Amino acid sequence: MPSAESTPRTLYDKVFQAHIVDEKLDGTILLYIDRHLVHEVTSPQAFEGLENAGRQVRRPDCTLATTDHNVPTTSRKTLKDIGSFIKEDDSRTQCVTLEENVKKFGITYFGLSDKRQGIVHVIGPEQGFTLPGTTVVCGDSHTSTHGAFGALAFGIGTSEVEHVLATQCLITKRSKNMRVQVDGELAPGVSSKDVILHVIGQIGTAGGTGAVIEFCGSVIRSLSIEARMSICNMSIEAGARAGMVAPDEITFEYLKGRPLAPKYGSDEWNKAVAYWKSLASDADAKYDIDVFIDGKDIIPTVTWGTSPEDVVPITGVVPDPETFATEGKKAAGRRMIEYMGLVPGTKMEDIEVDKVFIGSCTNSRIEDLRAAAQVVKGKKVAANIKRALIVPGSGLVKDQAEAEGLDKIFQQAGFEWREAGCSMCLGMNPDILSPKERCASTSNRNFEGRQGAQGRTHLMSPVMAAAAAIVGKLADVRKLTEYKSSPHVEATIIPETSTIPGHSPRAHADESIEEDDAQKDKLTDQPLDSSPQVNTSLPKTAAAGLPKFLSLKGIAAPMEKENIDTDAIIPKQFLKTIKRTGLGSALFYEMRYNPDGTENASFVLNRDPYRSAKIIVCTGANFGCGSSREHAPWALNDFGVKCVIAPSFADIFFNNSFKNGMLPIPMKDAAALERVHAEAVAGREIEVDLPNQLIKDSEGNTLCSFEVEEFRKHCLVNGLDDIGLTMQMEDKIAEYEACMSQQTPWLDGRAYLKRKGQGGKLVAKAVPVPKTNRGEEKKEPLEW
Ligand SMILES: CC(C)[C@H](C(=O)O)[C@@H](O)C(=O)O
Ligand code: SF4
Repeated sequence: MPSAESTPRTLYDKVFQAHIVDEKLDGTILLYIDRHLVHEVTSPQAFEGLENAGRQVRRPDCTLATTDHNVPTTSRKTLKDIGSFIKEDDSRTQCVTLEENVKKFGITYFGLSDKRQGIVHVIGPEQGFTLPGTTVVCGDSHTSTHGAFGALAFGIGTSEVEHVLATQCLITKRSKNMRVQVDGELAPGVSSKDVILHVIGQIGTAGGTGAVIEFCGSVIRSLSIEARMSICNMSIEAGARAGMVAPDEITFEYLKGRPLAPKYGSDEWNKAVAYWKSLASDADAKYDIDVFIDGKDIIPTVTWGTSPEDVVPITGVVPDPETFATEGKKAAGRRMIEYMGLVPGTKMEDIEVDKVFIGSCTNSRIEDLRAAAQVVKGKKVAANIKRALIVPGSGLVKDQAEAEGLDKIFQQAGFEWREAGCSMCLGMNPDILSPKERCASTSNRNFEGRQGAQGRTHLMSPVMAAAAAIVGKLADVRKLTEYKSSPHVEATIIPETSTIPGHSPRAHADESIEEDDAQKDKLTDQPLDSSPQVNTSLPKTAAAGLPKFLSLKGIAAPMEKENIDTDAIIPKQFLKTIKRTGLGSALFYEMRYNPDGTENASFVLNRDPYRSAKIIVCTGANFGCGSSREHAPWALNDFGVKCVIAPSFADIFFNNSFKNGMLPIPMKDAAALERVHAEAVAGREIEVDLPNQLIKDSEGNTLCSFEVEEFRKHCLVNGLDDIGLTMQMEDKIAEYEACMSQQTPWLDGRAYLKRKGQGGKLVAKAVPVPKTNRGEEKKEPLEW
C-alpha cells in the first residue's frame, strides 16, 4: 500500500489531512479550526452554552465577530450606539447580545461604527483573516465563500459554534471529492455568477451532497479572487459541504498587504507562499465525481422558480412543468409557477420586475459594484422600478466605491446607496419585498418568502441586475452594453489607487500595516484586545447533557415535497430569538398558516393524527437544504419531532440534528422508504429502534433497517455532549497547536497579538513535530 504521502491527493485531501488532531477507527475525525467568524444570529445560544458550562473561548486570536444580518442599511450619521440605532426589538437584542458577548469573551469585533464592519464573508477575506490552506468556519452556510482562497471553509450550526469556541475543533467525517472543471473562455457579458448558476442548473441542488467541490479549469483560473468567491459562495446551493479553488498567483496578489495576512516580503510571507503553492491537487489525484463544463455554453443566466437549480438562459422562456420528468417534479413545478406568478412559455425578457437588489455575500464586493456601475452609467432606473438598492458588502467596499465615484453613478441613475449588511438578501432588517413583489437580485437564494413573505426572487449577476433596473424587466445585459472582454478577467487587476485601508498590494506593505493599525484604532468600536494565550483552563467535564435516544415510537407525518429548505422549516423572522426553545409554533410557518394567521387545514401537521407527530417521513429528495440555521432542528424538536426520515439530507441540517439529540435517517432504498411512508399515510404509529437500527410498524414487524454512523449513534444512545468529549482530548489539541505554531506561525493571530508587543507570535512550547496532525497513523477505538 502506498503511504498517505505518496498517494496522489486533492487540494481538499491536503488541507483536511493537515488539520486532523485525532482520528477514530470509524473515520470520525477531530479537526482543528484555524479561523472562526461569528455573527449575531447564530452565536447567542452558543455563548450562553459556554457561559453556563463555565467555559472560555479557546482561541480569541483566531476568532473574528461582526454584525451583519440584522443591521439597518440606512445612513449611520446619527449612530451613537447599536442599542439606540436599531429600532426593531429582536434585532437590537441580538446585536446588543453579540456586543456583550465579545466583551465578555475577549473577541475582536467590528461593530457598526467600524469601517471594517460588513457581511461576515466579505470582511474575512478583505482583512486577510481568510488564508489559503486554512480551515474556516462560521455559523453560516455561505462560509463556503472563503474556499476561493484554497481554504476548507464550511458552515456550521450553533452547537458547533459553541464547540469551536470552546475547543477550536470540530468532530467531523471526510467528504467526497468532486471536481467541477470549467474550460474554455467566458463570452463577454457572462460572469462568474452565471458560471455557478449554470453549474447548479446542471447538477441540481443535491448534486454536491456529501462532497467538497474543487472548481478548476481555464475559466476558473482566469477569474479574480472576488469572482471565485461568488462561485464558492454558492457551492452550498449545489448541496456541497464546501467549494475550493487552488491558490495561485491571483490569490497571493490579493493577499499582499492585507492587515491580517503574513507581512508581504517577510520570511513568513515567503514560507507561507511556498506552503500555499504545495496545496494544488496532484496531477493524478482521484475524484469521486467529475463534472465538465464548456465555458462557451454559459450565457447570462437567471432563475425562474424557487430553488437555485431552476435556471434558464435569459434568452429562454418560463418552462412548462407539464414537461417535467416525474409526477413529483411536475407538482413542484406547478407550485413554483403559481408562487412566482408566471405563465409557462413567457419570454424571460418579458417579465417585469418591481425591485432590484445588488448586494449579499455573493455579489457585494468592489468588482461587483464596478461591473454594475459600468452598465448603469449615464442611464436611468426604469419608471416601474419601485426601489433599486446597492448594498456594499462592507464599510471598506463602500469607501472604495465612493473613492471611485461609483456611488454618484448609482445615485444619478436612481439607485439607493446604502450601508453594509445582508439587507434584502434575507430581510432580517427592514429591507424586504412586499407580498408578490418581484425582485432582480444578486443574492444566492430564491426560496419562498426569502426576501419577504410571498416575495418573488430571480437570481442573477450584478450586471444582469443592473440591466433589469434600467429596462424594468429581466434583461439581457449584452443588449445594453458593448463588451470588449469579459468583465471578470479585467477585474483581476487591483488598481494602484486602491484606498482599501491595509490593502497596498505593492512595495510598502509593511508601512501600510502600521499606518493601518493606527487608523483602525480610531475606527473601531472596541480595541483589538484579544487575549494572546490559548485558554485551556477548562474543566475536563464528563460528557453528558442530552436526553438519550433509544427507541422512538409515534405517529409519522408524511411529506412528499422535494427540497424542503431550512427557510421553509423556520423562516427568517423567527431567527431573532436568542434562545433555543419556543420555536415549535413557528415550524413550517408559511405552509402551516394562511396569510390571515389561521391554520391551513390542508397542511399535514394541522391534521389529526399528525398534530402529535414525532417523526417526519419525507419522500421528496433533499431535506434541510439551504441555511445553516440550527433553528430548524430546534423548531422540529420543540414541536415534538425527534426523527426525520428522507432520501437525503443537507450536511449542515444533518449535523445540527444530532447535536440536539435528534435522529435524521437517510434512506436511499426507495422501496423501504415507501413502506415507511405507507404507514405514515395510514396514520399508524411506527417505531424507530436505534440500538438495533430498525424501523418497525405498530405491531412490531420490521419495515426496514437503517444506517447510522457509529460515533453519532454512540452519542445519541448515551446522551453525550460532544463538547465535553472533545475537551477530554486537551493534550492532543495542545500538541497539535504547538506543532502548528512551528509549521504555520502566520496562523497564530499575529496581527492581534502584535498589538500586545509579542511580535505576533504565540509563545508555544517547542516540541518535536508529532505525526499525529497528519492524520493517518494513530487511529484509536471509538471512546474519547
Ligand atoms: C442566518 C444564517 C444562519 C443563514 C445561513 O446560514 O445561511 C443566513 O445567512 C442565510 O443566508 O440564510
Ligand atoms: S446569504 Fe445573505 S443573509 Fe446569508 S450571509 Fe450571505 S448576505 Fe447574509
